[in-house]
Amino acid sequence: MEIAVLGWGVVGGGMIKLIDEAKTPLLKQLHVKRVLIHRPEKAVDDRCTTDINEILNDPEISIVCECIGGLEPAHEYAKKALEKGKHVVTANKKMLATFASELFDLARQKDLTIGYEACVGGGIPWIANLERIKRLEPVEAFQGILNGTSNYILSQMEQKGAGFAECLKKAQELGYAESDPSDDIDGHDVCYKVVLSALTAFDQAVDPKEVPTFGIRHLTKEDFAFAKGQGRTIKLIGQGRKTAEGVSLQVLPVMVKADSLLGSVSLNFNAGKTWSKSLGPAAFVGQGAGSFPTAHAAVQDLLDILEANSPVAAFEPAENQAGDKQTFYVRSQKISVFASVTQEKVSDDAIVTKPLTIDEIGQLLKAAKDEDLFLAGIEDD
Ligand SMILES: NC(=O)C1=CN([C@@H]2O[C@H](COP(=O)(O)OP(=O)(O)OC[C@H]3O[C@@H](n4cnc5c(N)ncnc54)[C@H](OP(=O)(O)O)[C@@H]3O)[C@@H](O)[C@H]2O)C=CC1
Ligand SMILES: N[C@@H](CC=O)C(=O)O
Repeated sequence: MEIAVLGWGVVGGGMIKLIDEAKTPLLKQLHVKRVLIHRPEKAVDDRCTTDINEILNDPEISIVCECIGGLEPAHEYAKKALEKGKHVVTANKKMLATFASELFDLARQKDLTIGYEACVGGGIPWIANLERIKRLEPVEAFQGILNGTSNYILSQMEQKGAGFAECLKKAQELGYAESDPSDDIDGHDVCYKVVLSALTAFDQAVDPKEVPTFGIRHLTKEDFAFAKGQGRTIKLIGQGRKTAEGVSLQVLPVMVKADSLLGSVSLNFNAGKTWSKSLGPAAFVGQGAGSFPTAHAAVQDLLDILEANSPVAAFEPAENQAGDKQTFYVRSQKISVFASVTQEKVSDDAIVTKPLTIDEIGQLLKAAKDEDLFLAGIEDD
């Protein structure tokens, strides 16, 4: 399947690398035919073009991946791609949240897909999981840390006592921040993500301008000191809830318990929680920003489109391979059976073994014939 990538930046570049490297048979079926750039001097190879029409008018290109960012011309290109019968995959939550109704209506009319997993939560399969829950029962609510840049700033300020400006600069260097980082620190980026999450979870399209949105721009070390005194830390949280009347969305810094799931998410990581009746609370954690995590999510969207048009993959028979050697804790009334592999004696009936394969320890367990034996692997430090 031939695809085009618009923008060879942090996310577009990550996608191109993952697809060019093609580490799985499925991925080998994707090919980046064209890459749209806007500065000719930045052409990396002969796939690069500065002319969007070369992409839009190419009947071989089935999917356009929009990784330019911003509202225009990203919106114009996504719309034209759909009009030309091409699926669209995008990482651009600002554009998609702003033009959601128009673009999804167009995609529906044309029986095309808009893949937007990369728009929310970076590499976390967040949209996919909202969809999976929703096909079984209503999603009642969601809540999460959905911006890598602000979480990076907050966790570095708290853990290292670093200053706001230096943390933001570092997040920009690491490729986490938006081209205008105000969107990250003023909460707008989370707002777009909350709108797209609500659209997925609740089938309701809220105008981003309607969502109460507060950011972390004015946060100081004193605020952290207060939170710490309460056993809390500060996280920028986006949330959505289905109500009797419709939906309720908001973006706000929250003082969460320091030892809670959200309280312990640091650096560029994001975490999203969902609530639904039979599943109850569920949580999804992973890198929320950065080239390869985000590219991973966008390429997953491409593969979903590809697989929808492919036969189910055949399985190859395979034998299970012994894993790496590891040390084991063994407690047994027949502990003498383990004498030759003992690294440390714990008690009269318990030892820690030397590094062994799982098959080697399995042989000894058989030899011991002790039904009450307890075995545990010991995780490396
Ligand atoms: N970075 C991240 O971790 C994540 C980013 N996103 C989203 O992905 C999108 C892209 O972000 P990111 O990759 O970080 O941004 P970058 O700035 O790294 O990449 C954008 C690229 O698009 C190019 N570009 C800009 N305008 C045009 C145009 N008119 N025609 C062709 N190329 C153009 C830029 O070129 P030049 O540099 O020469 O101007 C740049 O190479 C954004 O919507 C962002 O919100 C989503 C999740 C995570
Ligand atoms: N700027 C965003 C990029 C990913 O969506 C962030 O920091 O989360």
